[in-house]
Amino acid sequence: MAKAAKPEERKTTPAREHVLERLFETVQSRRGTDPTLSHSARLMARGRNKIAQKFGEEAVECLIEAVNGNRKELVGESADVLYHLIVMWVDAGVSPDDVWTELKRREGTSGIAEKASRPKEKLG
Ligand SMILES: N=c1c2ncn([C@@H]3O[C@H](COP(=O)(O)OP(=O)(O)OP(=O)(O)O)[C@@H](O)[C@H]3O)c2ncn1[C@@H]1O[C@H](COP(=O)(O)O)[C@@H](O)[C@H]1O
Repeated sequence: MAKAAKPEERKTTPAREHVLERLFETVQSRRGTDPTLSHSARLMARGRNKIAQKFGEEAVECLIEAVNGNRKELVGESADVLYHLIVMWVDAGVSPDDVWTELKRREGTSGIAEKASRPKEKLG
């Protein structure tokens, strides 16, 4: 039986080999191109409000599938959400690295501890 690789021996995946990184690059390359040939170009040409609206719609469809326990549909809707999130990042000038950096910064910090450390909101 093959031995599991030690953490330091595991092959790390260069960023561009990640499907989300590739999708980001594809969507970015569609910016300003013919909207009759690219859905991403069409969506970005329709403006930020439309992009945000589509992301919101996809997020709602996604949570409906989750609440209804439809695993297969949840997978499909999740892909739609991620695609529309990436269109939103491209439009807003946010890169996947920006988000990965923020996620890495949070690694190891419990959400409970983080919430408890927030300054208390003043009432009234
Ligand atoms: N992952 C996706 C993806 N997911 C969903 N969609 C499209 O998103 C659209 C959602 O349909 P809707 O009717 O909700 O959207 P709409 O036409 O804006 O609707 P209205 O608001 O006008 O009613 C469909 O056309 C889907 O095909 C996607 N279109 C593209 N991608 C990826 O983006 C890449 C680039 O695509 P293009 O920009 O089209 O070249 C592709 O190779 C894919 O990898």
